[in-house]
Amino acid sequence: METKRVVIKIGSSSLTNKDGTLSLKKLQQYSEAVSSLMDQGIEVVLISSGAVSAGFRDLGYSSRPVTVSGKQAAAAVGQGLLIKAYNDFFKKLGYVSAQLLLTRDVFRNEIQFSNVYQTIRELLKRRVIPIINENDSVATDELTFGDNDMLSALVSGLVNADLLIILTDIDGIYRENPRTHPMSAKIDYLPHISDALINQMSAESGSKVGTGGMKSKLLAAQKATSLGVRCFIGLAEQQEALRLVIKGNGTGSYIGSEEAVHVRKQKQWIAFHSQVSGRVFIDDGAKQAIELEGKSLLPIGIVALEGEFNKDDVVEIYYHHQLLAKGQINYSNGQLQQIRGLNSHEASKLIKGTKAEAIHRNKLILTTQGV
Ligand SMILES: Nc1ncnc2c1ncn2[C@@H]1O[C@H](COP(=O)(O)OP(=O)(O)O)[C@@H](O)[C@H]1O
Ligand SMILES: N[C@@H](CCC(=O)OP(=O)(O)O)C(=O)O
Repeated sequence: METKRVVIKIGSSSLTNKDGTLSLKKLQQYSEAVSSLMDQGIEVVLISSGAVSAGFRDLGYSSRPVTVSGKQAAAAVGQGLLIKAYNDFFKKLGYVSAQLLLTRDVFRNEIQFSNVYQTIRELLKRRVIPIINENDSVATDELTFGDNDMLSALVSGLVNADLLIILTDIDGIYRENPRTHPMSAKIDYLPHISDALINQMSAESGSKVGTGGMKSKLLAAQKATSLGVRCFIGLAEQQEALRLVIKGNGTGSYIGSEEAVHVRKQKQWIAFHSQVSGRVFIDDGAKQAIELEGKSLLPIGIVALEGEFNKDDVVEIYYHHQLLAKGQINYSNGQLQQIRGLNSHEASKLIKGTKAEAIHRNKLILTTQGV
């Protein structure tokens, strides 16, 4: 399969000098490597860390701050410097770049989620390079993506990328952290990432500047592959190295298969970002219809409801105690209470002008699809 659109995440560890400050030389190398992909006609979305590294010195810290407020203030100083450096390098290379700063709540809001998609699509259409970072200065613990690894996975799903490239300071995934276990074996390819593997991974960073270590990269790769996006984790500073990554010969580890199917944008939002407002419990026939036949959920198959919800809210679909799916509902709980167990004809007599389905199949995602 031809690789036409990639999301590239560059971690702090790949962009910094030994003293933790931003390395303009490294930033220039990555900008050149990205430009060479653009020259080949490949669309690139960049997820770049580095705001804290770029800002802490000007803020008056001698080393990278460790407090949340210190990092947030450093990011506020550094993000402008980071994006200016990228803009300048890309301009010299003949490209325009753009900045998007995102927080977790942007993804939770269906309209904002969609707006992010529209903006990136328009930028890519115009051959502009979107450069995305978390909006660190306003993010709170509840709102953060955890780190930019997860942000890059969610963006790769949103834009239906052919490949998510997570660039870091190590040449791939090892069974154990090679900094502490030098004899550890490298994993070249993983068809998928199991929870067991994630649990045994270290969250330790190799440097003082990185966040999350290999664990957060594997969590991100697991999310990306569940959204139908293949992943690469490893090294690629130079142009040629990045080209090799695209060809499948990069210095690192590959995850997922080319046959993976992208998940539709609306289903991604329902599955991974929406807030659940209630539960519907369904009977055997409805279970069979949604699970095995890929059908919509009709009111006739609903046996009970829980919670208060409105039309277009997201609810969980249960069969007894088993969570089967999530979906965006066409009725409020009050309306659904009146028509549950009824066929479409009977239901339409009670509630005029509404849809036959309680949840349309295009707005329903099964747990087996990674909810
Ligand atoms: N099993 C592992 N395989 C490879 N690297 C690991 C592993 N466990 C922990 N690490 C550490 O993860 C580091 C990369 O993560 P991190 O420092 O957060 O980078 P980044 O800034 O690119 O996000 C490596 O330098 C390495 O020390
Ligand atoms: N958003 C922060 C970096 C957060 C982060 O995830 O860092 P890293 O693990 O190095 O990719 C910054 O720009 O400094």
